[in-house]
Amino acid sequence: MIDAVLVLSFGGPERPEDVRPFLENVTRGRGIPPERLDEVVEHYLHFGGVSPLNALNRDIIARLEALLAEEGIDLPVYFGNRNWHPMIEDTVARMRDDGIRDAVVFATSAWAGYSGCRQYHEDIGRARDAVGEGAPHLRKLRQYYDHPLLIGAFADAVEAAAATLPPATRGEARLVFTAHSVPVAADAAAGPAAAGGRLYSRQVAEAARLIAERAGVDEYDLVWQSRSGPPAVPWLEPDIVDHVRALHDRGVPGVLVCPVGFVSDHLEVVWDLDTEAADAAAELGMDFVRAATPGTDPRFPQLVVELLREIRDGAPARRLGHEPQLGSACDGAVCAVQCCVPAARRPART
Ligand SMILES: CC1=C(CCC(=O)O)c2cc3nc(cc4[nH]c(cc5[nH]c(cc1n2)c(C)c5CCC(=O)O)c(CCC(=O)O)c4C)C(CCC(=O)O)=C3C
Ligand SMILES: [Fe+2]
Repeated sequence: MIDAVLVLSFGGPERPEDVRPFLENVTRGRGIPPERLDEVVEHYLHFGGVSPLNALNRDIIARLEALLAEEGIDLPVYFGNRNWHPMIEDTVARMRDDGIRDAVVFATSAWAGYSGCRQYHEDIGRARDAVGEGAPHLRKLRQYYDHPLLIGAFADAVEAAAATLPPATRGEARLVFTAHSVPVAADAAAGPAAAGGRLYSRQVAEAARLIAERAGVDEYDLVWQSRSGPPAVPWLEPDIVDHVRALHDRGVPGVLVCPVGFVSDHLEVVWDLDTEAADAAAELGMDFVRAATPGTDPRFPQLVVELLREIRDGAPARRLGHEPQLGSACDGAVCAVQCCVPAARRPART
């Protein structure tokens, strides 16, 4: 019997002195060059050392609690993160102390892939190990990249943003979807080996197509953002800022960016898009607007409740796309054999 919901997210610092330790948690053992970290520290300090992410997640949780109450579903909602407080280990200990036995876990990433899916299973397993005796069972809810409630929220946000472009050039502005870049090798390993790989970028591409379709836009691009890692390691490209310049070279007068890869306006959205990409567009004299992320839309807590009902009541899984979609497993188990294997653990090729 399901007795709680755990909202599991990435975590972000909420004061300047927490920025470094947070970034050390994020990048431990991930081979991110120190120069890149110094740069990212500056991005956070630009916003007073406060990531918007935790507050946005608390807001999602408040609206989820209200919706559960409205629907007569009597379940407490907990909040835990991978990289910053409240840390998942502490939250799961508290759940055990509260007598929770069997919770579902909603992760704030819609996607397949190591960062967006498998690493959340690892977080769950690590937290249960840390708590030990009496740790609740934790079942992660599935990937939801093509759920009609998510696609609908994004599509309406695209239409709302388009309406703010100057009427004279609105029709010529380019719709550009962007998601977090990952190493090409990580994308190649995303999904179960049997599904043919690249499941992260395939799901992102499918979501972009579904959103464009619903927003009535025929032509669009899909690009990537926020790459880290050493320059010699290939990551998914092109980058959003380079792409804005390329569009300008082709005579495109404006750009409408939809951050399809993100649930909330966290630091990558407010820095890499609203600051860097917007500044690049302004310098080139291009119009720039950004569609809202779906986390603040009333459909977002509804989505969580629907995913919960799939597990609790056997409700049908609503989806619009066709790519393989996994993500649900218990107590830190992987979704499938060889699913989203992290680069460091793949056997070296000879
Ligand atoms: C696919 C993906 C998502 C989307 C899915 C999901 O939402 O889970 C995502 C989300 C996020 N990424 C975030 C922050 C960071 N990501 C980093 C580094 C990395 N991200 C990666 C991928 C992703 N990241 C990867 C492959 C790395 C390289 C290191 C590694 O292999 O793990 C770094 C290190 C510094 C840097 O180099 O940027 C930071 C600070 C925040 C919080 C922002 C805030 O505080 O508001 C959020 C929501
Ligand atoms: Fe990231």
